[in-house]
Amino acid sequence: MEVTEGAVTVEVPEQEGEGKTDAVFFNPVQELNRDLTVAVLDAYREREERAETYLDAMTATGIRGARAAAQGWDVTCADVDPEAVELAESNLARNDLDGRVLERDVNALLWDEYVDVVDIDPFGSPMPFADAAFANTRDLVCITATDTAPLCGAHFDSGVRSYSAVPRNTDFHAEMGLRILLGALARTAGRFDVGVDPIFTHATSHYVRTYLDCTHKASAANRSVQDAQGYLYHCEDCLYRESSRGLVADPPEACPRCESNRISAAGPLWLDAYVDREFTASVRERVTDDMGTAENARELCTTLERELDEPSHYDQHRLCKQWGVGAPAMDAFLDAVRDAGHDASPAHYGGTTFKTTASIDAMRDAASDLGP
Ligand SMILES: C[S@@+](CC[C@H](N)C(=O)[O-])C[C@H]1O[C@@H](n2cnc3c(N)ncnc32)[C@H](O)[C@@H]1O
Repeated sequence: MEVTEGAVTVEVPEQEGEGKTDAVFFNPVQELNRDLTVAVLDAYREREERAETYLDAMTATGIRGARAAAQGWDVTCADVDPEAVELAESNLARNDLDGRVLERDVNALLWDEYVDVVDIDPFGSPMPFADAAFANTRDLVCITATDTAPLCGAHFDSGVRSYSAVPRNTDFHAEMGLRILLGALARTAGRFDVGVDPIFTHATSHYVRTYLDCTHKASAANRSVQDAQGYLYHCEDCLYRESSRGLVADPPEACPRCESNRISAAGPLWLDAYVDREFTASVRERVTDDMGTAENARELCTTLERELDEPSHYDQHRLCKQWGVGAPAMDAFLDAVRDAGHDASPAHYGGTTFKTTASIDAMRDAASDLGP
């Protein structure tokens, strides 16, 4: 079957069902991820003019590499699956695009050659490919993780094993997953004296996607391994949360709000910002009308540009249920929190999620002014 995304039309096999099948993999739901990749690559090249080479390291049908080649990147597509390699070759050719296509394991390939930008888009966790990516990429590492259950603590043992951290299953699970992933990637990069700045990151449906700008300097690595990391503490009874910076956990003995001792600690995880707002605005400007997800992609960028850097988010419906009140309209609720003197913003995880500097009690007071 033929699929058109942006400037390219590619042949993709029929998929037999969800998840991995024998056919070369193609997931139409990842179109938003791919559209944003193209916009990020465009914005990044404007910022870092020296970036020229793009390795689509797990290429499958070759669609991501083809879209990057159509933008003028010097593209290499790689995959371990010979059928994927054949298909990626024919998809580049049918679009009259140049590019190398290699049947290689990404770990072996990256030990052999440096690239400016690498794209790691595996089934599940990206951690088995992270060493090679950070050791051998000059500028930008683009990474997708689809193992959200381990990342957010729902599959605890697997999360601890894969990410060398303690993830906790909280009511801000999407943000937990995103920050556990970023923390683990930054610690991996640090082993190669590489510091990372996440310039664009989003958690969407079943995956987290991040773009890490690399600085090959021990001082930058120290900053992203130590200063940017810490722990999140969460009261399992009243939803109170707080964080501490640094690699040594410092949890409160009991919840300062309700005195429960059911405080869970998660980390080490990334506590700094996970988007660069100026860069995100330039990504939004590079979303083009020929992209199938243009409207959603622009909306996501706008939300990310406005989202507070608080390390956890709330779900308004969950809070209102806890308070035994009906949920007011989200805009009115956030305005009431702001009118009470606090910062508040929607969060990109879903229509009922938001971030704020207000305490739970301050939010409760603000919401009570809106009526029952
Ligand atoms: C999720 S798919 C990639 C989807 C593709 N990037 C897209 O946007 O449609 C993962 C691909 O990684 C390939 N793969 C798995 N392990 C690999 C490895 N070690 N090196 C290179 N490719 C690998 C698989 O054969 C599969 O084609």
